[in-house]
Amino acid sequence: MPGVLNVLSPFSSLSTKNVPYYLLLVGPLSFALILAWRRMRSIPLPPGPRGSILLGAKSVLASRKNIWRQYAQWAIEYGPIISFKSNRLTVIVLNSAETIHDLLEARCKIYSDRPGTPIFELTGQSMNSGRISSQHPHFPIHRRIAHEELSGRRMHRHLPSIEENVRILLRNLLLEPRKFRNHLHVCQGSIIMKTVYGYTISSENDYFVDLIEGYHEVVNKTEQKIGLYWVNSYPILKYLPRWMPGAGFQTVVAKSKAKVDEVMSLPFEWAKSEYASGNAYDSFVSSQLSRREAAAPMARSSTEDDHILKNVSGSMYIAGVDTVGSVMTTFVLMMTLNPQIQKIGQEELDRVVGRNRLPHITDREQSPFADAILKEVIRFNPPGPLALPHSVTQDDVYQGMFIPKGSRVVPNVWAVTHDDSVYPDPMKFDPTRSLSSFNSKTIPQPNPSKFVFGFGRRRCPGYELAEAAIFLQAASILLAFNIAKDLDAEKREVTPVVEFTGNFVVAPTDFVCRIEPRFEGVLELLEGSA
Ligand code: HEM
Repeated sequence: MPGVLNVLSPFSSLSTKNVPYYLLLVGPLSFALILAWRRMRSIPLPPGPRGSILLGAKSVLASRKNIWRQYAQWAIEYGPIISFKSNRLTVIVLNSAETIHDLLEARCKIYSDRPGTPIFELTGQSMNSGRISSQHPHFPIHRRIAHEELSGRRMHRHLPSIEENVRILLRNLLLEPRKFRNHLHVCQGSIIMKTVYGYTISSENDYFVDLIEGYHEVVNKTEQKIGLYWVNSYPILKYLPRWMPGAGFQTVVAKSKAKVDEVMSLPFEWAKSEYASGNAYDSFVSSQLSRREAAAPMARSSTEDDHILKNVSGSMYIAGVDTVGSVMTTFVLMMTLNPQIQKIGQEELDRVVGRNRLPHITDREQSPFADAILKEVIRFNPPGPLALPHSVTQDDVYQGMFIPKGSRVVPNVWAVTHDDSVYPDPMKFDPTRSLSSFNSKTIPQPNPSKFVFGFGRRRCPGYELAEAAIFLQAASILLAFNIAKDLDAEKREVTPVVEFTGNFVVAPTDFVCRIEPRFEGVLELLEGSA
């Protein structure tokens, strides 16, 4: 019989004597694991509206407009942490500073992934810094590079070029004030292109700007339609050939992919050739190339190194232009609607800066009111009201609620910056919130930057650059211009409506205002600061 058994099974000749002792543990261990897993699965999900089909449709509908308000509304009914199903995915929405801190910061080790979205993989966008999985070996390298280039003293080397772009912005506002929105957008693009590639934008019809704006449009369109692509819920569909009915997304994919490849490569190759020529601006890319050369002088640049640097640098325009643009447009809207607040800010800058130069970053500390206006702008309209979704890499339990691995975890930043227990009367634009000196009886309310730039290992790496660029632009505009309501044909004031639009990044809907120089000699001031 032993012989027969040997033929039937390779393990049959093993007696328990020969089995390594740890193999004996496999059975009980798997059993214990299964029990633990089943126990975890029996823990309830966070409360929330139920019914995946209903909600799937509901969330798509709601996502068209102000879904963050809808989530905040549900939080009143269900509590600060809510869950629902959307297209087979569990969505967990965190509506309070506490839940966001407890999960995205205190447990950032497991809450720093991004939800895998097949449409982004197919269009070549999944290796962007904002989308790359926290499990990917390139992720820590992305974070390190961005940190090296955009924070602390290293960021300060870009201040002169930001100031130069601010001066151009003010000149444009002086010449064509009605096109203020366009000027603000061009200014953000110029700042990023210089910082990242060392490239100076020469005109509105600049080749690289057109290229990147085209890409920008592609990304925005994909994001807007994300819930409508079935391939995101059923990844198997990615194998459908283009000619099959229902494979319309494949055409979008092919076009987008070509655009993404182009936009990642061309400015990067330009920056590399500038570096090779020996007279490149100390940009994000050239600085990294030089570090690489210093670390291994004889090494030829590897394709992988280039791939990483290309993806990190290519992520910055998408991440940094609309966000800062949104803050600046909201600033103009708020100044149009709040002349008294504007006046206090202007008088402070007259005292601190005077009228013979434009503000520098060192003036920020001496200008608490101007700084408080900007804090209130980002609290009032956080450019990313839902930041970017995180994803959790293992099953978790929080306050007796089950959070399944792979859930999409959405921090509702808008709900936090409009929580009336933290920011009383949240719909009021009131810069004195952050100033104890203005109301000695109250403790200053928390700095909204803590929430607006994201959380844990995914916190925005560009926030120092963003805050510097915002201060320099806003303080210079306050110093040089008056912003006021426009007048209609009968000379009556036109009050803009406070409304915001957008998907991931929101900005005020179109509005008009008057932007006029505050004193004679503004043009000379701009020339003088050149
Ligand atoms: C007011 C301006 C800005 C705001 C409000 C903002 C906000 C954010 C937020 C909420 C996130 C997601 C954080 C998270 O998932 O927890 C983010 C990510 C990111 N931001 Fe910003 N940002 C701004 C400007 C910038 C600028 C100027 C740059 C670059 C120069 C930049 C680069 C990035 C990058 C690369 C990421 C992805 C980080 C990652 O996923 O690891 N941002 N930002």
